[in-house]
Amino acid sequence: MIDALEPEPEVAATVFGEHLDGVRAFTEALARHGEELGLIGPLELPRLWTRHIINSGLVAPLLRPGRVGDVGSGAGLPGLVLAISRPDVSFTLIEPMERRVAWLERQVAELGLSNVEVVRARAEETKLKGRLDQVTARAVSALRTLIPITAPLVRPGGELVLMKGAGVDGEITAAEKVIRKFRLYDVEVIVLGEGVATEVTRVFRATVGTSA
Ligand SMILES: C[S@@+](CC[C@H](N)C(=O)[O-])C[C@H]1O[C@@H](n2cnc3c(N)ncnc32)[C@H](O)[C@@H]1O
Repeated sequence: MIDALEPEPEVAATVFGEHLDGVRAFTEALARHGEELGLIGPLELPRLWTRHIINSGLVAPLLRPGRVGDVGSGAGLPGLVLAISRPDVSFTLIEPMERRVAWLERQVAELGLSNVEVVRARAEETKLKGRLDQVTARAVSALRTLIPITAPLVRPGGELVLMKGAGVDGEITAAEKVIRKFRLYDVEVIVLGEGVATEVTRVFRATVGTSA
C-alpha cells in the first residue's frame, strides 16, 4: 500500500532534495496511521504526496531563518514537512486538539527533529503575541477569520505565509477590512510549483505592520 504512494521521484527530489528521506518517513507514518487517527480522510491517501506533502514542501523557500509558527498544524501540514525541509528554522506548531498534538509530538520524537516545539492551544490563546517572524497555516479558515488569529502572533515586519486554494482572490476581497485593521502591507499571492508539481500551491503573503 505504501509503495503506491511514492511520489514521482523527480518532482519529490526537486522539491525536497537532501531532505527527501525524512519527508518520506513522515509520509509513510501518516499513510499508515492518518486515517485511524482521524488526521486525513480515506480519499486523501492516494493523493497524499501530490496534494498534501509536495504542496506543503513548495513553501519552504519562502521561509527565513528565525521562528516560524504553524497555526492549526493538524497532521503536520505544512509544519512538519517544512521543519524537515528547513532545519535552519525553528518551528512552533500550534494545535488545540489533544489527539493531534500527541501525533505531532510523536512524529517530532520519531523523526528526531530538534527544531520543533508543539504548543497545545488555539492561536488566539497562546502567549506568542508578537513573537514570531513568520506564521504559516493551511486549511484552517478563510482569510477574513484567519488573519485576525494569525497576524497578532507576528512581530512588526514579520510575515504571514498562508496557504490558500484557487479562491484566494475572493478571500482577499472579503478580508479587505481585516487587512487594513492589522496593517498588512506588501500583500501578494505567490503561485509555487508551476511546471514542476501536479498541483500548484498558492500562498497569501503579507508583511505585518505595527499592531492596530
Ligand atoms: C482542516 S484542519 C487542517 C490541518 C492541517 N493544517 C492540514 O492542512 O491538513 C484545521 C486544523 O486547525 C486547527 N484549528 C482550528 N482553529 C484553530 C485555532 N483557532 N488555532 C489553532 N488551530 C486551530 C484544528 O484543530 C485542525 O487541526
